[in-house]
Amino acid sequence: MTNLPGIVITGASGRMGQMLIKTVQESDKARLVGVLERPGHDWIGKDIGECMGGAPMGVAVSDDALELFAHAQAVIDFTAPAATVEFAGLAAQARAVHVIGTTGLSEDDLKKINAAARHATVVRAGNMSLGVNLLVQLTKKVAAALDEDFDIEVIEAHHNKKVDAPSGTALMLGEAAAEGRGVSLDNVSDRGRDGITGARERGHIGFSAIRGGDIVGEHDVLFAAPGERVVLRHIATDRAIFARGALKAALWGQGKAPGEYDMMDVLGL
Ligand SMILES: NC(=O)C1=CN([C@@H]2O[C@H](COP(=O)(O)OP(=O)(O)OC[C@H]3O[C@@H](n4cnc5c(N)ncnc54)[C@H](OP(=O)(O)O)[C@@H]3O)[C@@H](O)[C@H]2O)C=CC1
Ligand SMILES: O=C(O)C1=N[C@H](C(=O)O)C[C@H](O)C1
Repeated sequence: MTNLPGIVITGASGRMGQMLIKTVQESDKARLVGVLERPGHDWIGKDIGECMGGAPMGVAVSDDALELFAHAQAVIDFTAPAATVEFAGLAAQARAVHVIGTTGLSEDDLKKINAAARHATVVRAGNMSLGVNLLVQLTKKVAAALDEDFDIEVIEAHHNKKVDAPSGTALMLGEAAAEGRGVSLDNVSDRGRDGITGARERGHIGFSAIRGGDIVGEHDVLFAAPGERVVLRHIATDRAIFARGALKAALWGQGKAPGEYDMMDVLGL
């Protein structure tokens, strides 16, 4: 039992934080060894199970990231860009596998994470579900098979608390479509259309974001041509799919050489 990899969950009070804690606690392949929240958070020092409204889990919420990471084999981190960049440095120092689900990371954030990955194993993906990672592969294939008569649009919908757009998943799908077409997404991306935009440019890849209610996450990749449309769709109805993927990544990362990996590596897709 004690030989099982010890996992720390950051952002313990968050939507994904709580789902991850439940997933690790219920797993027979890993141990929950720590949960982290910001200094000053109401939950610090209290049992995480009780904070989440259930039975005690015997793990108190801490605000000391380095101390927790030093006693863990993996850190699963679904928080916010500033926190994730900080945790990347600390996880590398502690030589713990860092599984990053946080989205909305800037180019500068990605460079810092990449630097940390010189010393530690990092698995990062904008979506950790099996279904979405399969959809990414399908998108690449369909985009390679269809010519520019097919306009590509990525349409996503999420709950009203989401702070970044387009979603990390939408960007993964856009990248896959661009790769399938043999172009760089930076050169063909259409984001935030508003007002007199002019007609759609041939070959461009458009993004639209819907925000409302408690939508867990929905993504369509639309290929629209004169006379026909192809739609690839993924609908998430339960955050458990992301948590299961993240735990799989944390276990897969044990003993891997330092570097940056993604869910394609983990899932062997
Ligand atoms: N890759 C994937 O498969 C998925 C990725 N996500 C991504 O995960 C992230 C979190 O989503 P979600 O759980 O819905 O968001 P929440 O807002 O519910 O949770 C975020 C958590 O991170 C904590 N946090 C934020 N900033 C800091 C900081 N600087 N230091 C310490 N803790 C911090 C928050 O604490 P506080 O409340 O005190 O700010 C909160 O507990 C988002 O980027 C989202 O897009 C979500 C689902 C799946
Ligand atoms: O914030 C969310 O909720 C989600 N974020 C990820 C994203 O940005 O794609 C993954 C999932 O869609 C849920």
